[in-house]
Amino acid sequence: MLLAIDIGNTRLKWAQYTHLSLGSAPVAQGAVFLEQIDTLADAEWAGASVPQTMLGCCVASDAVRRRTEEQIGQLWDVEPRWVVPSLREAGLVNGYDHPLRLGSDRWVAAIGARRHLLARNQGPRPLLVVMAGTAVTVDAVDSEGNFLGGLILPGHGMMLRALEAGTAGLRVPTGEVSEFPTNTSDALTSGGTYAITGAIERMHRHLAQRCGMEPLTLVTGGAGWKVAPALAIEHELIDSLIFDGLLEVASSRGLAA
Ligand SMILES: Nc1ncnc2c1ncn2[C@@H]1O[C@H](COP(=O)(O)OP(=O)(O)O)[C@@H](O)[C@H]1O
Ligand SMILES: CC(C)(COP(=O)(O)O)[C@@H](O)C(=O)NCCC(=O)O
Ligand SMILES: [K+]
Repeated sequence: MLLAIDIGNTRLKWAQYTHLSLGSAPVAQGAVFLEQIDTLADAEWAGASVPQTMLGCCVASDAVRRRTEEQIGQLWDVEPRWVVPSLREAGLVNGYDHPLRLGSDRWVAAIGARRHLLARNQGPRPLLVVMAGTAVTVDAVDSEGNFLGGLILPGHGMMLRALEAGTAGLRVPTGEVSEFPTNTSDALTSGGTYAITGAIERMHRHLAQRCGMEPLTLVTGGAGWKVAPALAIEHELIDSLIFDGLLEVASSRGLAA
């Protein structure tokens, strides 16, 4: 049994697998807000199977990671392993100036995306990997598996909170996305949504120009479903991208499920 964990800046997501192959469904899964991490052993994990292996990625603080390890240690005798981005792993080459400084969630999601691409057997193609979580990341991978670089921008919630905090007149309810917003709520909601989809479409253009081929665009993250409807390029929503990447890393490292 493999326990896979993805700790973002808002929520910890976890899943348990008995097989590492792509498409194998988790036997159990869940998510908690970071404030609730200390309840995992007594609540969500109380009835879970004993994991033989644990592999995760964490972009939250060291304190959050330690508290997670404490919860694991309360229940199981398993060594916590966290993916640290390296120069190359599972067929991907890290083009970041300082490879270690790339967010491990971005690295793992790109590995998961590459795995999806290769599983389709449709030949080489660049990849655009979009993660809409607390922040939004838009990452480019070329047809050979080189991570070329990517964008980081605030997530929708963070944009709205920044606007609310920095102005007197922008404290309004959530609105609708529209092309020509005629009220403050719609103007804010549409502004945030199009800031995100505009950045994605821009990176799509950069990558298509760089590689001479349209990339396969994969969207993931807790807010992916909100971004997708306004995205004007062809794309697919794959909620499990980080877990697919963790399974691929586990498999390429010869870890047991
Ligand atoms: N039920 C939900 N609970 C929490 N966040 C949600 C939910 N539905 C959508 N979201 C959106 O997803 C974002 C968090 O996504 P997530 O992938 O968990 O982020 P992170 O990986 O940064 O922790 C929130 O900022 C919010 O916009
Ligand atoms: C960009 C991020 C904050 C995204 O975090 P998330 O929205 O998934 O919580 C995270 O990947 C991170 O801290 N990255 C390190 C810096 C970098 O990737 O350049
Ligand atoms: K994340």
